[in-house]
Amino acid sequence: MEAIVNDPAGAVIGLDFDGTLSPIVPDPAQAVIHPKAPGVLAELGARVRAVAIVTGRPAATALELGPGLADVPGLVVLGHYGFERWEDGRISAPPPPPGVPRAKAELPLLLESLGVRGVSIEDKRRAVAVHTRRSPDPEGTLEALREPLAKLAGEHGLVVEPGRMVLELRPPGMDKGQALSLFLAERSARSVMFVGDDLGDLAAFEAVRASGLPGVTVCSGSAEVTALAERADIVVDGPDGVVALLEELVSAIGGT
Ligand SMILES: O=P(O)(O)OC[C@H]1O[C@H](O[C@H]2O[C@H](CO)[C@@H](O)[C@H](O)[C@H]2O)[C@H](O)[C@@H](O)[C@@H]1O
Repeated sequence: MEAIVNDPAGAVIGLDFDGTLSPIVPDPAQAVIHPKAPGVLAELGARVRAVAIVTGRPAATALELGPGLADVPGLVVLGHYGFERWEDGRISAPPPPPGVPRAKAELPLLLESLGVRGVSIEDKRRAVAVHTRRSPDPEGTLEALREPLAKLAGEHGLVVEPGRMVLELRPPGMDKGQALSLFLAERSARSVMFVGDDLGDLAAFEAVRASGLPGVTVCSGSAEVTALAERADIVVDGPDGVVALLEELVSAIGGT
């Protein structure tokens, strides 16, 4: 943290979206960014080398659920675990993987055959996510789905990304760690902070360590995921705690 405060012009600040900037809610479509997050990120964006949101969401969805984010100076959104990039109002991405619509088409029958209830499907075009948070037994249902979804993913050239009451079928070849490493190199970062809450953020934590830069990893803590807190330098209390930490950082850096 000291390196960031002493030399903010060289700092890259990476943040996850759901569970970090946006509180977890039962319905993914109803998620909304913490009301103070766009403001504090704008303050930060004006002071550091770059602010990047690295998320499993499509970049456009993160921006829709985060009104005000598009005004954060220099913001880059690396969506779909880094496959997609939003910057200056433009999105760039490789063509959507053909395995995703095929797997999605098979999902309803598979879920019916397994007899699982209260499960919802989120079509993200470049990936398809199966959510169990609103099922009568979210954890049990998640466990019951692990193997069949891994098989389905394999049949269509996809991998399963596990998350908070969600299993996502997505293309292989990119993760938040690779996305962050590439971004750090691109921006010639001299220090780095990454803030996350979920298993998919572990790769970004590893990228912080592997970068060899002065770096700090921050966990947006929850009772649901403990693996991240165990590996973080700092643990804060969910998105409220993340916003408070970012406010402290802005104030420690001082005026622009
Ligand atoms: O990388 P992230 O920004 O953390 O995105 C990961 C997944 O987040 C979303 O699901 C999670 O948040 C939902 C809304 O709070 C919650 O209902 C769900 O249980 C969580 O898993 C999103 O829906 C997924 O597409 C993202 O991949």
